[in-house]
Amino acid sequence: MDLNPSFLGIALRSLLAIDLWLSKKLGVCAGESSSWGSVRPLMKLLEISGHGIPWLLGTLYCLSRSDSWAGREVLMNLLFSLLLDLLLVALIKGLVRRRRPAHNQMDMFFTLSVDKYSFPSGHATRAALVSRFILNHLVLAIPLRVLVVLWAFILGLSRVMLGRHNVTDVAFGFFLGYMQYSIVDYCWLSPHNAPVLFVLWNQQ
Ligand SMILES: CC(C)=CCC/C(C)=C/COP(=O)(O)O
Repeated sequence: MDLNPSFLGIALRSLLAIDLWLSKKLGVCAGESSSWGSVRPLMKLLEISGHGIPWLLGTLYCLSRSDSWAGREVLMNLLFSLLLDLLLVALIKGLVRRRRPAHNQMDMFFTLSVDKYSFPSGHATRAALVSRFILNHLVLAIPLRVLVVLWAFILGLSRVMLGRHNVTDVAFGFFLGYMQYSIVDYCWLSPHNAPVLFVLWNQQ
């Protein structure tokens, strides 16, 4: 037993305790009988809106229908972002191995084996990544831009309300997704730096 815990140790343990307490308090849709159990179906709909499968399939579909080079370039980078996100989240979940909150019901739509772990929230990383991507690459009117940010925020909140995650899983997920966009922006794929990808796609 550590009889002389460092200041950092105490701070981390306190943060963890606050995290668990707050996450339990906010998990108001964790079950049908929870205090906000009646809005659980709505939260599960939100869950699907941030799931990897609809985003991957939607991007592939749009890519197959796109008839402009500019559109194809953006969609190719969105596909790359989504795959990078899945990889990084799976890697961190596998390394950290933090269990989902005890009050979570494991009734999620299509999960991978690492999804039994909760840190970081894959929905939160995707929400931050995709919304930053959309805001930077689609010309949208202000109300739609606000809607995109709101969607990301509510999706993150819904993860805690559903009992899927602790608050820190979602907070770190937002941070990671935000940073992932910076990586994607830095490594932006174009017909100049990745001609093979674009030629291959063009031949399909
Ligand atoms: C199978 C594919 C393509 C994606 C898995 C998406 C998923 C289930 C992520 C887990 O999200 P949370 O960590 O927020 O619970």
